[in-house]
Amino acid sequence: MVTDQNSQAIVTFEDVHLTYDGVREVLRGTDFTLRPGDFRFLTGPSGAGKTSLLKLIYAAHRPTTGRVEVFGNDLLDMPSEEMPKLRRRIGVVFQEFRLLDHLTAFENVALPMRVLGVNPNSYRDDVIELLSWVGLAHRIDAPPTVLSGGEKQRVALARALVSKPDLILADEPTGNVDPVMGEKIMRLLLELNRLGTAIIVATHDLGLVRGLKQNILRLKDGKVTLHGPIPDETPAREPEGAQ
Ligand SMILES: Nc1ncnc2c1ncn2[C@@H]1O[C@H](COP(=O)(O)OP(=O)(O)OP(=O)(O)O)[C@@H](O)[C@H]1O
Repeated sequence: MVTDQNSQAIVTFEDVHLTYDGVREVLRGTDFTLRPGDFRFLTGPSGAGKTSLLKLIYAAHRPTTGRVEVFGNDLLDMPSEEMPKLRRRIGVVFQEFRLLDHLTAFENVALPMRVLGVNPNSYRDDVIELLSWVGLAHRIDAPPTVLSGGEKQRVALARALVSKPDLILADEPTGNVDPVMGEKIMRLLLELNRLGTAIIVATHDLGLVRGLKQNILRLKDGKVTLHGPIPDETPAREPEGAQ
């Protein structure tokens, strides 16, 4: 295990508990800190609570008890009308993608900029470049309804990146794409991180984690521990339900 020692956190979890429906205890005293420029894989078996933890950071859920601080805001004290402002600083790729079916791929990717009220002329090229980068130049005018799961995932990724957020939360961002595209997506995320964006990538695919030499937040029994990069000889996938 390694320790976090920089100053000024982007995300702080202090003794965070999350229980669904009063019975399903997913987080049981989770503590960790994310600093500017950090890249972390979030690993743990299926059902460990990785998505739940990302949703807490995005303020899509509130903790049952404990402190979640994002960009210096304690989410328990934060009025809900201020949440959108906080969320605009975060790019998210959740498993359900949340694309709008009545918009084209281009319009979905452009949406965060439109919401910010930015002049379309200033981001049109960025949107096209991002969609080209994720291999969707030919699908720019297609609505999500006619896209494959992997294509939707790549639109969601482009949308998460377009506003150059301070923090990116990616939940299994390579889960629906082939290994070549998966590697390309990871290289893009690592490059963004190198330019200063803090990133958390949740995955239970250790094949993705291995070789990329990034620190790991391991979620186990509702608690998080920070670990150094996984050595190359580790098996590619965690066994289902492994602790
Ligand atoms: N909104 C919800 N209401 C009730 N239970 C939930 C809810 N969301 C998740 N859960 C439960 O909480 C547990 C953790 O789910 P979560 O999706 O956070 O795990 P995960 O580690 O991301 O899993 P996976 O790797 O399979 O995506 C699971 O048992 C799940 O069924």
